[in-house]
Amino acid sequence: MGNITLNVEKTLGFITKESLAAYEPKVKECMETLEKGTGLGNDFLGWLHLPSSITKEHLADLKATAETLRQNCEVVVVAGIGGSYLGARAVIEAMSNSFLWLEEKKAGQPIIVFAGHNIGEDYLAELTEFLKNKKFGVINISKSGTTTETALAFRLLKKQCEDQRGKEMARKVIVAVTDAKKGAARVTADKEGYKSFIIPDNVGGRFSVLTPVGLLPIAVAGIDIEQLVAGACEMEKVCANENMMENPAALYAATRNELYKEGKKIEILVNFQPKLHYFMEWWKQLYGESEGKDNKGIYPSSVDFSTDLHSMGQWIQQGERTIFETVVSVETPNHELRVPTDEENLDGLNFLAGKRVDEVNKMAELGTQLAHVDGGVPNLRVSVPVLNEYYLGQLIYFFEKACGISGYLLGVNPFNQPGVEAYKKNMFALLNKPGYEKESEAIQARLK
Ligand SMILES: O=P(O)(O)OC[C@H]1O[C@](O)(CO)[C@@H](O)[C@@H]1O
Repeated sequence: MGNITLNVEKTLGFITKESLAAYEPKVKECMETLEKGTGLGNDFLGWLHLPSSITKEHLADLKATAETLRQNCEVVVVAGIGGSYLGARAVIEAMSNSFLWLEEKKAGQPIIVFAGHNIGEDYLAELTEFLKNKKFGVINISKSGTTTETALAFRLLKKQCEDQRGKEMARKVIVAVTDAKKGAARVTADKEGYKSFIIPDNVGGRFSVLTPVGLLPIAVAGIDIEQLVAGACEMEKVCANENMMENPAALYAATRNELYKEGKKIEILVNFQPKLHYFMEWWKQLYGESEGKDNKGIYPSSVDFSTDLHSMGQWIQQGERTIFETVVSVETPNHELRVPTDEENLDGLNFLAGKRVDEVNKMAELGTQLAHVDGGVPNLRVSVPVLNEYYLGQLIYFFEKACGISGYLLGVNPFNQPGVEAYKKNMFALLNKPGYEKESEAIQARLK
């Protein structure tokens, strides 16, 4: 079985081979800093050797809990936000049939829906309505256990689940994934006697997809978590290579930092498979929270092609030349579908008759790469042999390791996120949260 690969050749008209090669010692130093735990944020390095430390027993425990939820629920609501949400959604959407959720639910295969990642009253009201008379369960995920969005959704879901299914069944179908000791989610789980899983202290939210944060919901969706972890384990080995040119994480980190130095301030992660939409959302949090600080950092954005070629394509081709693209390209689709012949050929598409749809997609991909590079957009390409659990595991670890190296190359602490507290402080002050009296007064004075 091959691995995912990285190709940076189409950046070389914009940066030089020599400037890239010059990163080798710096990258080595960053990798050593990660390994030795001597850099900024070193209390959050639990993700670094996480894949290889996951035991069979742990996976069996997760699978047994997932099975309880699968057997007792038509719907499972996964409540969480940011790193406590995006990884699970990324893998579940990438691995699920795009239309399965529209079908009648079969026993043992619950629909997964998400909550706790917004404060939309309509969203929550519609969810409440949808869950009426349904056998549903909840996975309440929060590392801090105090995130407002998630706590608010969980308060609603807990009550509805208990009202509809009774306290005893609710206890069986509500699971908590949270801190070992602190936070409201832990207190509730212990008091109510919910099955719970621990998020290790030294794994930050955005690096937590391979902890129960991601693995439990993914297992509930019927996706093979063993293969996901196996793929990540393989990448853990590949990305330990000290030779930068043979280490995709190191090469990616170096290339994007050199492009940034040359004025490419925005990275666009691109897919040609709509199922990867949420994978890109996961990646945005990973890089956005890790690098966007100290008035520095590449702005991570994403597009779904060819869909967005008909909207953002214009900007990318001819807008300000401060962007570069990283394409996640899936080599072979999981299905085969050929373009049919049509005798009348009214749409003029008979030149495609007999070809696989993916051949058309691949030519769109190649045509786009050539056009964008011609238009001044450097292009990196991550090739994924097939969209399956194993390669998703590889992709996850590859991007995580690259993020750690890249953050250190940039000179920031890639493992904190102090900036996200600002809105929370204002929101609590505006809502008169106890303990925020002074801030409330100050903010009200500003609004007069
Ligand atoms: O798991 P928690 O503590 O609810 O946090 C969710 C998310 O919120 C943040 O802390 C930002 O507010 C993210 O870093 C994190 O992934």
